[in-house]
Amino acid sequence: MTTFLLICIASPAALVVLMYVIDRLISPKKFNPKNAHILITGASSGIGRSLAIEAAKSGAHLTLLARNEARLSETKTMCEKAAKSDKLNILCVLCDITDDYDQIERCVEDSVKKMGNISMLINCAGTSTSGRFDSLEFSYFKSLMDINYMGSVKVTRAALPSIKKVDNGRIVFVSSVAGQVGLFGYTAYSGSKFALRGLAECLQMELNRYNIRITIAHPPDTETPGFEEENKVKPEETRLISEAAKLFQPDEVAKSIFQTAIKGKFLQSIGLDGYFTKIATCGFGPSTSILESAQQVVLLPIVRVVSLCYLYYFRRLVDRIAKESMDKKKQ
Ligand SMILES: NC(=O)C1=CN([C@@H]2O[C@H](COP(=O)(O)OP(=O)(O)OC[C@H]3O[C@@H](n4cnc5c(N)ncnc54)[C@H](OP(=O)(O)O)[C@@H]3O)[C@@H](O)[C@H]2O)C=CC1
Ligand SMILES: CCCCCCCCCCCCCCCC(=O)[C@@H](N)CO
Repeated sequence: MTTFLLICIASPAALVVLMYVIDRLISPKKFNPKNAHILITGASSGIGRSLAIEAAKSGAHLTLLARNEARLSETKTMCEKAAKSDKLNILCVLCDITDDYDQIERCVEDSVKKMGNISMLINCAGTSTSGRFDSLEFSYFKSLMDINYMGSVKVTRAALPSIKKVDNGRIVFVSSVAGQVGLFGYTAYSGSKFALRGLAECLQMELNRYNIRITIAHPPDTETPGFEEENKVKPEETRLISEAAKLFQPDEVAKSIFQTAIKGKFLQSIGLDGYFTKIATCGFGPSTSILESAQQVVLLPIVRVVSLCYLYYFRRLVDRIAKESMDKKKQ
């Protein structure tokens, strides 16, 4: 009886230890940020700015790309203060990622000429708007796609020849929780963020042979200037649904994204909700760790039950607001 109990306890534990050891052996080689050249788009504000500071702390040389010159040089000063050495090179590039491809290619080539090959590209520039589908103008759907999706496509295409030349390169796409889960009010935004996930999955399959690892980041609501802007027009339903998850600070989100990219993991998440959402939406994406895949296999059914509870709660919430506004109209 005791032997049986012992086997019952010891064998799963042994399995986990074995998986952990195999994981360590086969997981992607860590990225060494020290003296690497990292290009960050959207570095003039919010999460992109925090990512730049995080990268500067780790000793990387930086290209900071955005449109606003004053805010970009503010980030540059912050990076210089955060860096441990004064030998870091930081280049600010003024570029609108919705411009023609030739223009963007020139910006990226200029950065490579001055700073050397790009070892890590972080596509963080982006924007968001929410609203009911039938009240959003078509121009929003187009502009979110142009900035969030096409912008990342163009910068990545321009940087790829350079990234292919380094060993163990990285490309990061900043999507959103709204790029994993479709929520009330985000028809235009989610379209552009889900699109990044598709791009990332395809691109990883193409770039494996160059030893380039892709990370797709799915941050939740984060307190940034962009978030403040978004809140000005947010429907009540969207606001209440979003409150089901915690509001994060850009620094903690940036740390998590940067560490995930260093490890070469495909999926990034933050917080317990983020972890559940990551498992619930792992789909057909590449596996970067046996341990992580094992968690998906074991937890998927349980997490689906949790997600159904959330969906039920969100549906009740939307119905309640619809009823309240009907009642108001009647009065
Ligand atoms: N904050 C949040 O709650 C969440 C944000 N995200 C995503 O994270 C990313 C950063 O968001 P956040 O920090 O909140 O946003 P901010 O609005 O604070 O910053 C956006 C950055 O993108 C740059 N940018 C915007 N449009 C362009 C353009 N056409 N060309 C070049 N650069 C551009 C801006 O620079 P400039 O204006 O100088 O050009 C700025 O640096 C976005 O992709 C967003 O969708 C994801 C989940 C949650
Ligand atoms: C098992 C499943 C658990 C599910 C939990 C789901 C919680 C939903 C919270 C939604 C948060 C909305 C994020 C959008 C952030 C964003 O991209 C904008 N703020 C951009 O500015």
